[in-house]
Amino acid sequence: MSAPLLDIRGLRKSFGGLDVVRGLDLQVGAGERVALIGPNGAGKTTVFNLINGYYAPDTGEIRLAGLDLVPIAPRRRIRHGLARSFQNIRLIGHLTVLENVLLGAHVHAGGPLAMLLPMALGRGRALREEARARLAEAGLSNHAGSLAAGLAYGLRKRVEVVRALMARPRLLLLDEPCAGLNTQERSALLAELHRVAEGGVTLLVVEHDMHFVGGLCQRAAVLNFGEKIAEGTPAEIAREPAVIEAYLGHAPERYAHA
Ligand SMILES: Nc1ncnc2c1ncn2[C@@H]1O[C@H](COP(=O)(O)OP(=O)(O)OP(=O)(O)O)[C@@H](O)[C@H]1O
Repeated sequence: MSAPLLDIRGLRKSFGGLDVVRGLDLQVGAGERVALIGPNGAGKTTVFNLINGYYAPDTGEIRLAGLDLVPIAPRRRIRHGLARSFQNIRLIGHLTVLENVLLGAHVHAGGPLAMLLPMALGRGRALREEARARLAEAGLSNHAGSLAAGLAYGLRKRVEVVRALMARPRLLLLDEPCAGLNTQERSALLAELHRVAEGGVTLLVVEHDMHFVGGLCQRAAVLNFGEKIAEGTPAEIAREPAVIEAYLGHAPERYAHA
């Protein structure tokens, strides 16, 4: 791999004496689709929270395109190309789909409020056009004028991805994208994420559904008790004894599609 887009070295985090992330090294190349998997409590969400700045590491480095993210405030990291979808960033129900998508662009505009003004100004109009175009590319144009509250859950997830794209991220963190989706909705989301990746966005995904991971990711890193115990293609890690043991024997059939 040439210089990685995301470069995590020696990352550590403990809470009240509990070592939750224990010296993690993880590299993700530009354009890659990588999964971070592991049993419940392995530390996956904590790693995401360290990347997006919700927590500060005890020690270790997190670099995005060579830039040290650690001293950068969480809300500013998006300007450097880091976006996150699916957790704590729900759509606003009483706004339309288009308005919600537009909110994703506030990082490039004059703040969230400016996004919602019926602007005749060039930049506002251009962003609206971009939002419409991104909805069209995602096959969601029909829903642009609908209130987000009325959308089916699977559609909401796809709109959340489109909204994240408005910030023009280089790296998109996806936290359990499949949670709560039925099979059909998962397929639609999988197709959308492939499209997003083809557009040049690098994906790092925490996901329990190994069928989905096998369908999306070229590589997976496995965490257990805060340590990386395996890394490889989804099919490779499915055969790794340490991984099977970490999942207490539940892994093989769930990996079968990988
Ligand atoms: N803010 C916190 N304070 C104390 N302990 C925490 C905090 N955040 C996480 N932990 C602990 O760190 C451990 C790892 O949690 P984390 O949520 O990162 O795991 P996970 O791999 O994402 O699990 P899951 O798959 O269940 O979401 C758990 O034991 C959890 O209780």
